[in-house]
Amino acid sequence: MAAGRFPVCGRKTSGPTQTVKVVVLGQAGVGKTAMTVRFVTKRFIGDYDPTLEAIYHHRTFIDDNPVQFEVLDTAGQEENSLALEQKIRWGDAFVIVYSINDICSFEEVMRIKFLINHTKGPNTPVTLAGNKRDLELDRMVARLDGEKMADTLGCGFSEITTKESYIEVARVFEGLYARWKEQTLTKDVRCRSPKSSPKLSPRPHIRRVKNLLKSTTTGKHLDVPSFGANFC
Ligand SMILES: Nc1nc2c(ncn2[C@@H]2O[C@H](COP(=O)(O)OP(=O)(O)OP(=O)(O)O)[C@@H](O)[C@H]2O)c(=O)[nH]1
Repeated sequence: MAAGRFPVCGRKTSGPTQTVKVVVLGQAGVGKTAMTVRFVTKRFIGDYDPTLEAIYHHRTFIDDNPVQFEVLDTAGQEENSLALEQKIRWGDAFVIVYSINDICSFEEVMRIKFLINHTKGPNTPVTLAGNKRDLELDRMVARLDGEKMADTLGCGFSEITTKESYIEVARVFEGLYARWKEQTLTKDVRCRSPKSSPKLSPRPHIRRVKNLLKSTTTGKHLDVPSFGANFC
């Protein structure tokens, strides 16, 4: 059995599978593909075709609930905003990746977040990931600046090294899932509450993921040669 693949049968689950569509965004070369593949397969693979754009399917368990991640790994975002908006429209939740040794990739974060706000609204679940933490000697973006940026933009934040840590990568997706779930439940509560009622039900508590290493990976991989044809 390949690393990271576990049998699903016999596992106690509560509730139906939830599907969350995640779009991974960021400047070219920051490690979007490496991070996505790490999450899905637990492996770090050094180099990828930079033009490849793909959706990865990854089934896992979070707090014993089955979750299906559909992760769109985009090519670098040096393209025009319209093409980017089209991809953003597809997603429910977003990871914006920059590289801690590349200040330009950090400056790109604001533009991408602005586009997400514009396309999906300001309360869309987003997390910021400062990748390549292992390249400390080449650091150009202080951790504190990453944290401040995330605070300003209302995103989650973590610094990660895709190269050296699967757990750090998994936590990016765990955290994003928690944000997405919170948003979804909040929306549901708002929809169900009659306008005349002054009080909303208390927001359900979102528990942290206990152990994503227990996750189940299907790792099905679908190459997408032309984005427009698949996501409109
Ligand atoms: N040192 C180090 N290198 C990394 C890390 N993550 C990715 N890389 C390397 O960074 C380079 C770019 O990684 P990709 O995953 O292709 O980057 P990308 O953002 O998908 O690039 P595009 O497809 O061009 O948009 C590769 O050589 C990776 O091996 C990391 O955490 N540390």
